[in-house]
Amino acid sequence: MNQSKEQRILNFVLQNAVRGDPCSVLDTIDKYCSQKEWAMNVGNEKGLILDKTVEEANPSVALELGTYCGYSAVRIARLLKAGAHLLTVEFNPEFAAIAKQMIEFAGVQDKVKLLEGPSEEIIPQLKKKYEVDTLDFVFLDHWKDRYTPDTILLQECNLLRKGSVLLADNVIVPGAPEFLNYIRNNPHFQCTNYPSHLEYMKVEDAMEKAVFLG
Ligand SMILES: O=C(NCCCCc1cc2ccncc2s1)c1cc(-c2ccc(F)cc2)cc(O)c1O
Ligand SMILES: [Mg+2]
Repeated sequence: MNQSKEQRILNFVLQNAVRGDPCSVLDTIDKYCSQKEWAMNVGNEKGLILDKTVEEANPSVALELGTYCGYSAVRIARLLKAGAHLLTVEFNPEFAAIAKQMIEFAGVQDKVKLLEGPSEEIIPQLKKKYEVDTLDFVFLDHWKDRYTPDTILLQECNLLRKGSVLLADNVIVPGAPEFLNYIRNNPHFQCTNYPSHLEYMKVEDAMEKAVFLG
């Protein structure tokens, strides 16, 4: 039975990237997805915005919603200090299996915990089951209509603290208009918009940063 696009991306990495070298994995995925098959990785242009936001936050505990092939999990994990870790949530078992192999090949598996399931089930388990106190950084890159309910859920579960940084992908394409309206009109968040482009395309997109004020 023929391979999935995600399997083809992983195979291209296994054959062309340098094992244990996260940057080589990222460059190889970007090469494949810009030249052969488009895929919804955050990509290198928005990836640089992600890098700067992670470096500024310097998180001890980070959460990612929407793992996909593991591109942004590798991107985030490579920047984490000793002892820091990333929890990444994927609900699609095929994607999770690909991401697990991608994360291991990049050599960042000791910093990443991949959780399989829908965000609305996983988020309420983070404190007790996954021993999280509060989250220093959250990357939202899953269903765009889950950005708002999951941001509310994070607050209800007391997972945010003064200074927690949220970064949302795709606020223009596919778009998250309801999230932008919610977060920009919420006095508990300080928002910043970062115009960019859709991964591997000349289409406008943007990322939105929201710092929780407590
Ligand atoms: O849908 C996107 N990303 C979410 C996939 C949904 C995966 C989920 C993960 C998860 C985990 C936990 N709970 C629930 C969920 S649901 C997405 C789509 C495009 C795009 C842009 C232009 C196009 F023409 C076509 C697609 C670009 C992007 O950067 C994306 O991130
Ligand atoms: Mg995205």
